[in-house]
Amino acid sequence: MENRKDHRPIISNYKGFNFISNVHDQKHLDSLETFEIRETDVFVITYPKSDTGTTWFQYLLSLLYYSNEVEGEDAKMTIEVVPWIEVHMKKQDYCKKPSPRLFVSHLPYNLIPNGLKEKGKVIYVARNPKDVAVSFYHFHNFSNFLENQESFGDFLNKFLHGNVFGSSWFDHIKDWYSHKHEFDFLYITYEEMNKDLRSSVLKISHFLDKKLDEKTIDMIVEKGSFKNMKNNPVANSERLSSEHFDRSKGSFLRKGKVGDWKNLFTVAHNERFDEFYWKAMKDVPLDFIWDPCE
Ligand SMILES: Nc1ncnc2c1ncn2[C@@H]1O[C@H](COP(=O)(O)OS(=O)(=O)O)[C@@H](OP(=O)(O)O)[C@H]1O
Repeated sequence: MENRKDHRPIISNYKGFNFISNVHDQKHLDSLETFEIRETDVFVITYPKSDTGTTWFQYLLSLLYYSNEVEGEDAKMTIEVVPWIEVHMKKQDYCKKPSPRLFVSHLPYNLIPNGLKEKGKVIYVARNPKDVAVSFYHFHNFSNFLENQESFGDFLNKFLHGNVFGSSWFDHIKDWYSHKHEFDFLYITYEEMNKDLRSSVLKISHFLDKKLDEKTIDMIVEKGSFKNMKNNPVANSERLSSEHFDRSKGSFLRKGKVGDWKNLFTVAHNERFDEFYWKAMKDVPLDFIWDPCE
């Protein structure tokens, strides 16, 4: 990953999807269509900032499969254990990675390796898009490889129209959800994980055919809490090179709340959002929790 001072455009479109020029490399993206999938591969797919997706699931999957590697003095960062498939990490050859291989990804349905329809498992993590927009807005100002955003209103317009990294939240979820039957697929939301992490860990481990004893479940739930992850350098991504982030402006684990959008949305933002949302999602059988009291 290079710093954005190299003057390339920040966003570049590849086959209809917006990537980050300094982070995603076209040759690597080209190789993904035919990337060979194994039976034991697990892919966690999210739109950016839906997290779990990423930061949360990277840690949960690390604990589920490779807890020794993320503990102790030589602990690896979770990004090394559960990398983004679409990011070419220089020291890693994903083809040679031992099984089971775990990946996170923001890729849209049409760019995912073809072989995943035959083998492997997919977990799609969704989050209510008002909280996604707010988290994403803060992330733009925190990271040095995305454009700073002055006004939330302007950012919201870009988000609604898909003029951001990750393109349209609406297209991402609709495409994945409408093709879910093509995969061994689990759909889970940020909100349900936030409300009841224990039940979510059980749901995830059941889907992954992992039998866990009570002690292990307790350990994962305890370590995977927002508070513990925020203070854990292995899980909070703070070891990632500081030139890529302005630590005075935020962190990966920012608030970790459901309903934070209410602190930033004006009534006008909310009306604009709702109108857009209901048009785009009218035929989609998905509900979101927008408020922690729901
Ligand atoms: N353990 C835990 N509990 C609750 N919330 C958590 C947790 N881990 C990550 N998060 C929240 O997830 C948001 C970041 O999303 P991503 O990791 O997908 O971001 S990214 O796309 O990979 O940059 C970001 O949301 P916001 O706090 O709303 O910005 C993180 O705080």
